[in-house]
Amino acid sequence: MKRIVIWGSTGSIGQNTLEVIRQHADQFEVVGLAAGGNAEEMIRQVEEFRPRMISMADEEAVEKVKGAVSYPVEAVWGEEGLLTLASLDEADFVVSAIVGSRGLPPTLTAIRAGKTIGLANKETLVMGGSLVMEEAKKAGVSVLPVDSEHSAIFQAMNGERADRVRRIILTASGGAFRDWPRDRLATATREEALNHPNWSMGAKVTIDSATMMNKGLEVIEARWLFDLPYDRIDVLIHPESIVHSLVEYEDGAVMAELGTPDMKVPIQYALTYPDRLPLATEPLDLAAIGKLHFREPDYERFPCLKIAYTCGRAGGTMPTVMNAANEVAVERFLAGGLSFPAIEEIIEEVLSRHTPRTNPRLEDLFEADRWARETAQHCGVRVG
Ligand SMILES: NC(=O)C1=CN([C@@H]2O[C@H](COP(=O)(O)OP(=O)(O)OC[C@H]3O[C@@H](n4cnc5c(N)ncnc54)[C@H](OP(=O)(O)O)[C@@H]3O)[C@@H](O)[C@H]2O)C=CC1
Ligand SMILES: CC(=O)[C@@H](O)[C@H](O)COP(=O)(O)O
Ligand SMILES: [Mn+2]
Repeated sequence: MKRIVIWGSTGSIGQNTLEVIRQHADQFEVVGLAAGGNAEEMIRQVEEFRPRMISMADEEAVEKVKGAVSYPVEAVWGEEGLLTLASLDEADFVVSAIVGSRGLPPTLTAIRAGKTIGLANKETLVMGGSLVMEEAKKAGVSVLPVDSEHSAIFQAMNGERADRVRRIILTASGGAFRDWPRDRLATATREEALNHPNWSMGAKVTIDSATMMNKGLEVIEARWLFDLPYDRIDVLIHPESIVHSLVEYEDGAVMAELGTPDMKVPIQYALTYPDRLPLATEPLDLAAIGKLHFREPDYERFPCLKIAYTCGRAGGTMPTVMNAANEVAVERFLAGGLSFPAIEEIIEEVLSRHTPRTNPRLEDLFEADRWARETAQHCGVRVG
């Protein structure tokens, strides 16, 4: 029996994780759950999965859950609460499915406490990939990918020697605006940007997909998960999201993982690795699909992807600052205060004002993150 903690249990990845666990109640036990403010959903989850401990973003939300459930669940809150849950004695495995750079501190705590990490929260590796992988190596802990592309690469590399990989190719749907001309993007609304062609996901990652910053974050995530240089990490537009990513070996052989878009597959693979279990999913019918399409990304229409490669290659505090500026810009766009192209303008503006640090310590990353957030909040740009 694997004992699981989920951070972000009320969100898209969190709920998919609980569905996987529901299908394999004999294999997995939920011992801890964390969420932000959605007390109603947390109450339902606590009643069904009966974790020993929960954490919510604030005291009010946690009191609401405590007051409504039928047993005395241990309840903590805030950043401290997440850290407590990260080192829960009973837990073997943590699924990190919260959004944004707040995922970094509890991930480091969980690694130091010896928990296996199932990582959906890509911002953790963008902000602190070097330190996270170093800590994981030191603690002898596995950081297993949940992100669909990275899971595909992980599956395609299983059993193969990593030094035989010529390059990896991350596929990208292209997002909501993949066929829009650049000058039309200024008219893009929040609702249009949230209309992902293939995946149903939380708001932040869906907007990241529309700017293609999501693929940029994933390039940096892949650099750390697979320890590959950026010139061996490529991106390919694949509008159907059926081929989830590919690995090209030095003899020219290309391995890929395919399937209908369903996050339960990579989530379950992380939970069961190195084993597999059955899963109720829609089978892939390639004959019915008939054709799959691929093309090069357009770095002029979607500059965020190019920005991410540049920041990734620069290293130091640059990816941290890029990520924080992006988080704030996306929040501002979702709140209705910005045009869609203003997201990339804010990121560029914040990066241009940053004095980068090389070999940053954890405190330097937190300081860079704090500075970038503050700066991005106050960047003056075109209003939507
Ligand atoms: N959705 C997907 O298919 C994919 C997502 N990812 C990545 O996974 C991560 C999660 O994405 P997704 O599930 O879509 O996001 P959602 O927005 O759907 O869910 C976010 C979760 O984080 C919780 N949360 C928010 N604030 C806090 C806080 N302060 N403390 C604890 N929990 C908090 C939310 O709780 P509440 O709702 O209660 O406020 C919610 O449970 C992101 O990094 C994303 O990039 C990667 C690949 C695919
Ligand atoms: C499902 C998943 O892994 C998302 O990160 C997905 O990759 C988003 O789609 P894009 O390919 O449009 O970024
Ligand atoms: Mn992905």
